[in-house]
Amino acid sequence: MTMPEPRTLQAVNDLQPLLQARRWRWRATPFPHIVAENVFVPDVQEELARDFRTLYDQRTTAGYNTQHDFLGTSLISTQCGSLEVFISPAWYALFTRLFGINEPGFLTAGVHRHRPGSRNGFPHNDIFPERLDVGPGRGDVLRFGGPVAGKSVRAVAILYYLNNGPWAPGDGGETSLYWDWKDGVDTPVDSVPPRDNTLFAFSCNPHSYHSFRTNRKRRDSVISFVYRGVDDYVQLWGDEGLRQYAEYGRHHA
Ligand SMILES: O=C(O)CCC(=O)C(=O)O
Ligand SMILES: [Fe+2]
Repeated sequence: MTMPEPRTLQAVNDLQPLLQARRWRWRATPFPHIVAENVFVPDVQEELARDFRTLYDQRTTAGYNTQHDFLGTSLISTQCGSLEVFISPAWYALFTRLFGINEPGFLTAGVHRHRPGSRNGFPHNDIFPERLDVGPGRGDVLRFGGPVAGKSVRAVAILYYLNNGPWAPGDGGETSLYWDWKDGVDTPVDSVPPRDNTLFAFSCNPHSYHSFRTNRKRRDSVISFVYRGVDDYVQLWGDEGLRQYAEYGRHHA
């Protein structure tokens, strides 16, 4: 596989020259989250979309995820062109500061393609324990700070929508937000349309219920996750989210 050399994003130490709009909206309902439009400057936006397409054109390993009905693969450092920004220390620093997450922790990212007619997801909160590791030769998990004892959970989820072209109501592919996991997927509290160069980020906690919505047009996104150790999570949130996962087993996504 030959990825183009990143032109704009040589090594991402500083996000400032890459970002366009500086007004990111905080919303409190139904759980704290950020929606930002026009996130990257136009050159970078184009480069990200081009390198996203290259991954799908060239990579035969973009696997089908049966549970969530998308084609996807993990981003691997130095093998994803400009998409490296989503697994950069600067990206980790931005979102850990915004959401007040402590080290040690991890960062991972992946590309998702929902083909037209992909089915609805289901409300889930992204809390489930995983064992993450940074073995030799692995470029898909970045660790910050010392080792994490035991398992980790997602601390921040960041969705960035790209390569979709114009979006209009009815096209679907939104990420919807809910009060509760029992809410019907078609009756959300709010929805984020997958407009190109838009970002949706939230800290993961027992209440961060969200779901992919069925789409009529292809919907492409890059998703990145900041992780924290389970102990750090439990100090803040108690074991509620973990219990929900254990009891209902449907919070994994
Ligand atoms: O793609 C989306 O809109 C949501 C994805 C999601 O919830 C996940 O991957 O955990
Ligand atoms: Fe999720």
